[in-house]
Amino acid sequence: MGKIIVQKFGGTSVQNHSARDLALDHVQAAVDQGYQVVMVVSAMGRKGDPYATDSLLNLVSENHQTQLTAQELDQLMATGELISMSVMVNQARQRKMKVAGLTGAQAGVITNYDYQSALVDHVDPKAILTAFQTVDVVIVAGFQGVTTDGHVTTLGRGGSDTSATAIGAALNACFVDIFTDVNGVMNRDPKQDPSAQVIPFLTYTEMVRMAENGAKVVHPRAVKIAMNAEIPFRVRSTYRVTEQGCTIIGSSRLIK
Ligand SMILES: Nc1ncnc2c1ncn2[C@@H]1O[C@H](COP(=O)(O)OP(=O)(O)O)[C@@H](O)[C@H]1O
Ligand SMILES: N[C@@H](CC(=O)OP(=O)(O)O)C(=O)O
Repeated sequence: MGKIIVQKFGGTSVQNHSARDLALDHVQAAVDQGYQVVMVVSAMGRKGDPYATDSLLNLVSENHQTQLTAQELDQLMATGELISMSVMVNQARQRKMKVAGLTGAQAGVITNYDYQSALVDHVDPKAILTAFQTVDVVIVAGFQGVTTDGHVTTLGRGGSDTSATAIGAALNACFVDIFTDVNGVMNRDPKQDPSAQVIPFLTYTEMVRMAENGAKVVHPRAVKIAMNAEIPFRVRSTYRVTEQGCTIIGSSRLIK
């Protein structure tokens, strides 16, 4: 078994063919460096895009009311990432990449029953490791898991980050890369303040604090999982290949 890394791509990074090609360029670059890659994908696009999470929710809610149970709602919400995973597998194979695709359940993401905000209990990495015997890249539908008796769950909005670090922790990955539509974690939301600057290094604790205070670029649960497993992770731009992004590790003092 080679060195494993996890690369997660958010909704805007998989929203159309050209964005997905850039995402696959990052994955191919890692494969060329000798890594086996778990590629975690979110649903394609944002509100208004046909298969984005908010668009799926819109299909069954009127005035913010739905007739679906919490369990049924998670079955619907999880489909956005299933579509995204299948489309990505297809596009990767068009490029002759050796890939396999897995749902969250197939990837062994086991959760509790807290629908819409389920906690990951553990990840059983067996299926991913088996797939790596024949492929370089395993593409996993983010944001979702399964209860021990087979009910589909979702991990809370922005929860594909949690999929990525939980899978990274279970595989003892070398690191996890969260690819997104900004250049890294910044001192402020760049959409509110265009003069915001990338913070090159953060400790897990600093990142948890920022995420809990609303820096939605990474889900706080994802950071805590990485912290407990001591897996370094980076937040990087899908679009700006040369940007270093923000690295989140144990102690900023270790970095010169
Ligand atoms: N401190 C911050 N640093 C970087 N981005 C931030 C911060 N606070 C909020 N954001 C917002 O987070 C967004 C990225 O998160 P998200 O929309 O969930 O992306 P993705 O679809 O890649 O998961 C950015 O577009 C940015 O507007
Ligand atoms: N698609 C889900 C999960 C997710 O993590 O999305 P993104 O990576 O695009 O924030 C959501 O919109 O909440």
